[in-house]
Amino acid sequence: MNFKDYIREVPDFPTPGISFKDITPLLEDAEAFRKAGEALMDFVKDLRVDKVVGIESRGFFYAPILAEKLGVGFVPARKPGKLPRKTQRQTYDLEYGSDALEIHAESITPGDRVLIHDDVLATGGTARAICDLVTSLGGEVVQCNFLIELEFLGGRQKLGDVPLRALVSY
Ligand SMILES: O=P(O)(O)OC[C@H]1O[C@H](OP(=O)(O)OP(=O)(O)O)[C@H](O)[C@@H]1O
Ligand SMILES: Nc1ncnc2[nH]cnc12
Repeated sequence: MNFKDYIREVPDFPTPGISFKDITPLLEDAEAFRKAGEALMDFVKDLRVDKVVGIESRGFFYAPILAEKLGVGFVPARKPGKLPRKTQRQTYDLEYGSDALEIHAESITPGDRVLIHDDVLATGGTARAICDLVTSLGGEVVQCNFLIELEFLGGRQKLGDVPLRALVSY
């Protein structure tokens, strides 16, 4: 299946000059939705993983599915002020702005082998921030896993040695 057939490119969203990759057609098509999940799972099936961290909000579509299939827990990384207990926070820059993410500090046990999932790797600021959060809590990032990599933005370089897999690239 060519997953790009299910990703709509929307010019000038959310700001002028950005070509937004809209994955909702893929989510809306039952077969494409399932096959993309299976393909993401192929990237991780031979890894030993203790937790899957998914990034709000578009990382929440597949991260819990991967966690369920791997038989491990799902940890949400959320925008600031949403998680009620003690959190660890990291700010970062985006292709269109800046933001911050938090995870519950207790969600990662030192030594945990952590899979990170998000829909898009763009500049890599978000993924770098989550890698730093996980490692600051004693976890080890075993893979950063994406539906889409925007290669021309060079996000991969920001992740250093962390193994990175993406289903489609632009
Ligand atoms: O590699 P980067 O330049 O950091 O960009 C990638 C991030 O940008 C988008 O999230 P956004 O902040 O738009 O939030 P959303 O998932 O809630 O729509 C996307 O879902 C990634 O999380
Ligand atoms: N161009 C883009 N399309 C969709 N999500 C994004 N997140 C950051 N850049 C993006």
